[in-house]
Amino acid sequence: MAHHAQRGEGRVDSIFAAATPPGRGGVAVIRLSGPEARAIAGRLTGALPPPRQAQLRAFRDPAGGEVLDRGIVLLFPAPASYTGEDVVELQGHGGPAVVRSLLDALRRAGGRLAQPGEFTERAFLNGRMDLSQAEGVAALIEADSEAARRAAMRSVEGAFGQRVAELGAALADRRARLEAGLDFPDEEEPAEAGQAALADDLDRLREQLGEIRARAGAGWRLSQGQRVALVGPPNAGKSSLLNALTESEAAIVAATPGTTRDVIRETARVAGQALELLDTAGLRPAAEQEEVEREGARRARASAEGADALLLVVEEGAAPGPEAEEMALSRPERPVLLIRNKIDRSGRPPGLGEEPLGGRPVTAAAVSAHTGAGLEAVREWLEASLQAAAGAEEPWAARERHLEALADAEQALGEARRLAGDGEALEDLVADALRRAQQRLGAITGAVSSEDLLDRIFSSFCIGK
Ligand SMILES: Nc1nc2c(c(=O)[nH]1)N(C=O)[C@@H](CNc1ccc(C(=O)N[C@@H](CCC(=O)O)C(=O)O)cc1)CN2
Ligand SMILES: Nc1nc2c(ncn2[C@@H]2O[C@H](COP(=O)(O)OP(=O)(O)OP(=O)(O)O)[C@@H](O)[C@H]2O)c(=O)[nH]1
Ligand SMILES: [Mg+2]
Repeated sequence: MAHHAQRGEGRVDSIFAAATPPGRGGVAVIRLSGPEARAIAGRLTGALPPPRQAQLRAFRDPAGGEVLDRGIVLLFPAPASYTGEDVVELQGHGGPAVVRSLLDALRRAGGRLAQPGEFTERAFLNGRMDLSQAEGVAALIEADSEAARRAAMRSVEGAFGQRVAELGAALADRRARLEAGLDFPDEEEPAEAGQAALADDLDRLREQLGEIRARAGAGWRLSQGQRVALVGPPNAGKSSLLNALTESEAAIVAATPGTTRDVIRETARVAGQALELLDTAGLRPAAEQEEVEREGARRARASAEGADALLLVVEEGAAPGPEAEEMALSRPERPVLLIRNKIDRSGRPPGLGEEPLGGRPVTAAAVSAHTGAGLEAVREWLEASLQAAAGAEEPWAARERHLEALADAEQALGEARRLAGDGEALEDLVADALRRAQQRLGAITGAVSSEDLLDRIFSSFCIGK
């Protein structure tokens, strides 16, 4: 496995890659890491500066001596570096040809181009961070909202991994007591006291696991980005609202009903969070639709189905009509905001209220897409309902594999708890379930890992990270 060529062979090769994105920029950073990093970089720069001191050098072709670029060199000696190995940075001019020539020179000087995530993988293998922190680094790079950045930073700083490790240790502890037979001293005295204590402990551990799951689940949802669909009858002003809320001209607006046929997607920023807003074709009774309109309605339905929240748009005094109403109520737990648009025509003041829709109360907003009146209230509603949907207060950036591991651990603990409540002293089985839960938690921090798992995780990182 190329990705792990350095392991188990007694020889660690030295890797390099551009840490800055491809393209043009002021400065490009190229990193090298490994036992030969100093020697390889030195073939381009001559003598390296003292540790952690930036100095200007000519970057020369190691063969011919041509000056390829002139830039800054930085040395981070092992183990106090990002990877825990010797790290050298070349900070050159940020042009594609410059970067290509430097990478080529480093290859000829004896380095190997790094695989995606290989620097961070080495940081993990050298004990600089646990797996959840390494994955937090990837989440930090992917973060495009304030909320996602915060969740990623919590994971990078180790909050997620630490809580998981603590719970894992508590499980190990509990298992050790069970296996030592401390809870159920065989003879006489009814085992009941020990059994009750075990059940209590398991309840407490499950509660802790529940908290971890909630915060990781919320962080995962945050990374998924939320989708909100604008639905309603033709001509209500859905496209005008999409444009107003996204401050764009993404959707065509016209006085003719049936203007929008395809689904239009545009990013709206609400409370520092990016959400995808979908404008859809107006819905009216199928009997009145022509062919293109029917296809538009089909697409509208398909996108509305997957949306996390709906904005049901109508003209101020009008009813949504049965088609739009049915769509709005198709998933009872999903937030719906009824928008009464075009209040500039009646002079009604903007604001939020409550109205019945299909027999249940929903929040209604009086707005004008034209003047912008009431749109702030719509944004606030979106913020509140999507936050409620995401759940926890302080999410931790997490990936699907973390949620799977937590769900498995929860299942194993649930089983342990059932066994403990059964009234029989099934210590072995309980201990077994605890061990399984512990194993699954260990996969999150990397206390338990395999080459396969590491490959899967780090190959999704960017090159140079
Ligand atoms: N130029 C540059 N900027 C960068 C990075 C980098 O590699 N190069 N990073 C790459 O991701 C991030 C910073 N991450 C780093 C983490 C640890 C160490 C490091 O040398 N740690 C030592 C010393 C700590 C200290 O002096 O306080 C250590 O922890 O022992 C360096 C960078 C973001 N900015
Ligand atoms: N006075 C007033 N007119 C509006 C407002 N919002 C939209 N309109 C007008 O209503 C008409 C329809 O607007 P659109 O945004 O295209 O409506 P739509 O719901 O996307 O329509 P379809 O795509 O046909 O379903 C256009 O003439 C808009 O200028 C508003 O707040 N006030
Ligand atoms: Mg439209």
